[in-house]
Amino acid sequence: MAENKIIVARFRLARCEFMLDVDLTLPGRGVTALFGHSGSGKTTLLRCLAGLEKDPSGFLSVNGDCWQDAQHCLPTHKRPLGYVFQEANLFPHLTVLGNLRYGIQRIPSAKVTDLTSVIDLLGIGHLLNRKPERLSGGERQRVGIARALALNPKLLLMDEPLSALDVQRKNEILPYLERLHDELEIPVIYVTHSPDEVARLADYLVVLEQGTVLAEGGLFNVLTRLDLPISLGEDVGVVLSATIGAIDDAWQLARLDFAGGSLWTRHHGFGVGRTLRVRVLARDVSLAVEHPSLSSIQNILFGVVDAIGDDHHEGLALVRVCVGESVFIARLTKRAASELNIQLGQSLWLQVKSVALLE
Ligand SMILES: Nc1ncnc2c1ncn2[C@@H]1O[C@H](COP(=O)(O)OP(=O)(O)OP(=O)(O)O)[C@@H](O)[C@H]1O
Repeated sequence: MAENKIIVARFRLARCEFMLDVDLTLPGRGVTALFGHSGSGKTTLLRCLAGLEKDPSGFLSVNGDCWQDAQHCLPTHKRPLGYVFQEANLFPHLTVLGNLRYGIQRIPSAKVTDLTSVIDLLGIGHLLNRKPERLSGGERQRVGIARALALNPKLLLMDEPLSALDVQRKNEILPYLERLHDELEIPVIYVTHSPDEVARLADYLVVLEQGTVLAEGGLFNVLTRLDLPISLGEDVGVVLSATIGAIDDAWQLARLDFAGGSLWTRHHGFGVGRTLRVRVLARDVSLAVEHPSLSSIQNILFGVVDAIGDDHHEGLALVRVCVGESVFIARLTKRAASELNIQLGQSLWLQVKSVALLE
């Protein structure tokens, strides 16, 4: 990571039966997801970053600015951060615009960002004169995010911003979060329980367990570790970066080219050249020692086994396979792994049943 464009966070915070003990160096731009079971300490860590939890021995610097060390600790209201909660908590008596302006009026104008760009980014221009009671849950959350960004923060903290929304509202708001991911220059720390949100939004992933860091690293690397899938359960899988390489109009299929191969999927209307994230779940990948020439599954890739691990279910195994520079994980029964005599270094064929495009 470039010098200074990082967040360094060290906290040791003891509570009755819980201890947060983390020493993290996170990217200074992009989305870092804090992921872990309930009670693993995600919100506590976010509150430490915001200065809402006091750890006198803590240390925090954000892109070269020291917010906390042994000598001083910036109080929360002096930290240039935005905090987005599960519910937006807008002022009910103010319009959307009034809510956006409320925080701004309280800080020197020099620090305020251009409201128009924030309104555009979150797509709320048509809602400015409405009161919160006339907004859907997803719209309220978009206004809450815009309000946090209006203060031109140097760090955006988001604590499960989608968890109070139903699936339809989540799907409505996710494209806006993806835009934040692409367009914001500041780092975002994003707490979530959802593997789907991690796959869509995160660049960097921190997995917490009982207050400590179980794993951290770039999304693509952490997701392919076979010693962690317990945290992901049914959602074990990989995320690849792919480009639409061709469209087969006759069959309405699109070819996704990734480092090491390509996969065909249904055509979703994206043009050739568009780069997307692609998620392939381990349960959708099967293995064969010979080329399965007669199969309804048309995505067949050649790869080499580079790790074998246990799944959270005792009867299942996870096999990591390198396909060129990319990595896939297959989930199969231990009996199948034994009958196929799967070994490290073995060459074999992968059949990929399903691919999810994450945009
Ligand atoms: N004010 C408090 N006093 C004492 N213990 C607390 C307090 N707040 C939280 N805890 C404990 O600290 C631990 C971590 O809680 P935290 O809310 O950070 O977890 P989390 O990973 O965010 O959980 P969730 O996903 O359920 O929101 C839990 O064991 C919780 O019971």
